[in-house]
Amino acid sequence: MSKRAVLLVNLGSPDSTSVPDVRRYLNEFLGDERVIDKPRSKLLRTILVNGIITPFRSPKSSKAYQEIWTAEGSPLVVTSQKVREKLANELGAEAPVYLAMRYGNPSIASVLAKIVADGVTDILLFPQYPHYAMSSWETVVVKVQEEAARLAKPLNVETVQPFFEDADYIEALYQVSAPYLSLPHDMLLVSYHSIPERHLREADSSRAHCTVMKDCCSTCSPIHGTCYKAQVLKTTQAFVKRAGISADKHTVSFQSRLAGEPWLTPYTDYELERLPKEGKKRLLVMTPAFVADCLETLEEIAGEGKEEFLHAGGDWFQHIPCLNDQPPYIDFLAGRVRAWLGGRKPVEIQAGQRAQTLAAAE
Ligand SMILES: C=CC1=C(C)c2cc3[nH]c(cc4nc(cc5[nH]c(cc1n2)c(C)c5CCC(=O)O)C(CCC(=O)O)=C4C)c(C)c3C=C
Ligand SMILES: [Fe+2]
Ligand SMILES: [Fe+2]
Repeated sequence: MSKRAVLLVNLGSPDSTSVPDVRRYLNEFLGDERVIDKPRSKLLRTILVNGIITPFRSPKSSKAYQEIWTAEGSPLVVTSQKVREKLANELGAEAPVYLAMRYGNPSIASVLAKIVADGVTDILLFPQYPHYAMSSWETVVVKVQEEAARLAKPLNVETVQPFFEDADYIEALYQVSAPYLSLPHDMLLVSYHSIPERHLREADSSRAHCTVMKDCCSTCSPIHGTCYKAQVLKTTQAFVKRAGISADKHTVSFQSRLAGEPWLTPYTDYELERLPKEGKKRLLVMTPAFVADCLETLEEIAGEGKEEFLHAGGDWFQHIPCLNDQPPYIDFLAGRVRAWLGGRKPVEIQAGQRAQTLAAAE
């Protein structure tokens, strides 16, 4: 007898804002070879991450987490738990819903163990990322496959694809944003998490398209199945079309970069300085790469970003909250799950295909 269930996976947060907990979390997160992938040697990467990056970063990150932490815990984790509960209520007896985090707790291994102990034979893995990036969507998919292979009992895993231009997702974004879009503003800044530019080229199995061809992201190419930049631009286009926002009223930028190499541009902090100088004094900011509000949206955008913008001469700044546990997002998730329960196969990108292609090329 088969028994089906849903597994939501998001990024995860430290267990607390203490420096040791933040450091443990950052060691796990940045120790992931799909997040910090250079140098190639695992030993050198461990020295770089555990010996240099996290000792310096943890105290700063701990302070940032203190700014957003609530009595219930990390906003990302707490909101994800609420999403799980609401989706489970919506689905009722149709399918149980589980939640795991790629880093920190509850870990993917512990939740998969519970899933099989509950007699589940088939899961729909729903990475909580609208866009493909090897450092977000792919690492979740690979980790679940690795941990599922270690289980004593077989578990069949099917995976929801990045949903960056799914009409229901765009509609959910629109429904949640609409009350803010009606506020008087000069510009909508659509800010996405940045990634190293190099990751675009590494995800391009042709090695001849991403950042190599002129206007690569605006051409139609199968490579865009694994192109983060092309996908975020498609989300933006679909959203502004749905919301009726003209080209001169919105702009895209990329936030949260590490030093050392070029990341996707334009950088959000530069845009926050530039816009008031060009007379865009009233600014709305939305962050569709994140389905739940988290450190990146609450501290970096709604906190620091607002201060930067006002300091640069802006008059008014409003961050549009993420989808969080709002009904339109729960409806979107439920719709995708019901399609699967009804027999539709989520077409799978071969996770790990990029890594295998690279290994073969070496
Ligand atoms: C939305 C998708 C995300 C991608 C792609 C992504 C890539 C990426 N991130 C880092 C480094 C850090 N990210 C941090 C926080 C963070 N990142 C995402 C999402 C993506 N990251 C989220 C949702 C969060 C917030 C987590 C939370 O607990 O609220 C952090 C930690 C905070 C800090 O110290 O600044 C780091 C570090 C890299 C290097 C990367 C791609 C290579
Ligand atoms: Fe990140
Ligand atoms: Fe591209």
